[in-house]
Amino acid sequence: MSRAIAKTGPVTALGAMSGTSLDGVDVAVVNTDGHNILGFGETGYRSYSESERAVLRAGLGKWSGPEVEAAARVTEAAHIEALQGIEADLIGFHGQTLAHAPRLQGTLQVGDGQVLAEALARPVVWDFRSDDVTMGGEGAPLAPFFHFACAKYIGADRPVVFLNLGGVGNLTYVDPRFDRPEDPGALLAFDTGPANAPLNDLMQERLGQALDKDGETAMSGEVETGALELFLAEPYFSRIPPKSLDRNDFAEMVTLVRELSDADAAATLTAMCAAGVAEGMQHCPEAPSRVLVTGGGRLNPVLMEMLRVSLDCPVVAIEDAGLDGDMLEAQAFAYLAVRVARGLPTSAPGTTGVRACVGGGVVSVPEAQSA
Ligand SMILES: Nc1ncnc2c1ncn2[C@@H]1O[C@H](COP(=O)(O)OP(=O)(O)OP(=O)(O)O)[C@@H](O)[C@H]1O
Ligand SMILES: CC(=O)N[C@H]1[C@@H]2OC[C@@H](O2)[C@@H](O)[C@@H]1O[C@H](C)C(=O)O
Repeated sequence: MSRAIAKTGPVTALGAMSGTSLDGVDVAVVNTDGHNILGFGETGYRSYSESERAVLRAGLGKWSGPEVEAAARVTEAAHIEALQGIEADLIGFHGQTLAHAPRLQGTLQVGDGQVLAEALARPVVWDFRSDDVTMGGEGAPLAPFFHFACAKYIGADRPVVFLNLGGVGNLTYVDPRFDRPEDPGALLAFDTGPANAPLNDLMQERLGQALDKDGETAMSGEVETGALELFLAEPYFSRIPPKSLDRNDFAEMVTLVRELSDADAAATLTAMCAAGVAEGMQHCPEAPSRVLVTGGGRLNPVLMEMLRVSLDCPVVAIEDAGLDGDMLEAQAFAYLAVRVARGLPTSAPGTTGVRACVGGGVVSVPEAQSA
């Protein structure tokens, strides 16, 4: 059976994302023609074992060498397990980001798409970020073109913000009155600052817990405003977007809360995430009708309340709009895979700062089907 990707009409794409929090691999099916979302399908999750996570952690911040190779092999094996058995015409494989410094060394997502194509006997689209960086872009965030399609799918008729709070935070302002995501003014996107990564690191270091579940530690704490002000003085916040971050760019912020109690430190790191978002929101061309929060941070009631207090518009979990906040990034890379396969752009000057719209990505087909 030929697995060539049809040039027009809807296809079933399967996306896979392994995010900065290193918890596991999310997979999700999207039915799309590369422009409109026609529907969502099966989803799945495959968590990393402690030993796999340690291998990935050892690779963070490195660009080459044995740790990077080991992280790549773990990434490939976990993704093959997560993806096998799910029907789809093609796969969008983001890989695991180990390092991101677009203006210096570039951006590195490990895992070889050709290995996945052979193992899963399906075309695999991967290496989504490199071409954007080569063309002067940040290489991130890339979900914004998918957010544009989501805004149309949910029938938004006024500007809306998609706010992803994973390890790092990123924000997409979508104006759905434009026809296409590449139209100037349709999208503005950037990373807002650290989201859960510093809080996770603090919880691990002090209490041996992976996260501040449901904000329970932060809930009883007081925000230390001096530390918050020092944080907001970071030059990143005065940079005009588009702009992006590496997971560990703000790793030293844990030192700002070193002297504080566990509860106060957790409350202050949570407030830093919310404050980064509030700073970012000032760049929106007009006030959005609402902020749709996706990613694990939407499950933290302390963080959600801080956002509601500091933003001048409704802040809701993305489920309020009928979308799946656990799967949005995996769905994004399914959607983007179809765009890449069809030669459509995946980023624009407003989303990554790239010089002109670019459709990055590499398409790998299984050897047996390439003849
Ligand atoms: N119930 C909860 N209470 C508080 N925080 C939570 C909860 N569930 C998840 N989180 C936070 O969300 C994080 C996971 O978010 P998510 O899966 O969106 O991250 P990611 O996709 O790996 O990151 P990124 O989007 O930066 O690549 C967890 O590490 C934790 O900090
Ligand atoms: C380099 C990289 O992997 N960046 C991720 C990371 O995680 C969140 C934020 O930082 C965002 O810029 C991006 O991921 C999402 C999926 C994106 O590209 O839209």
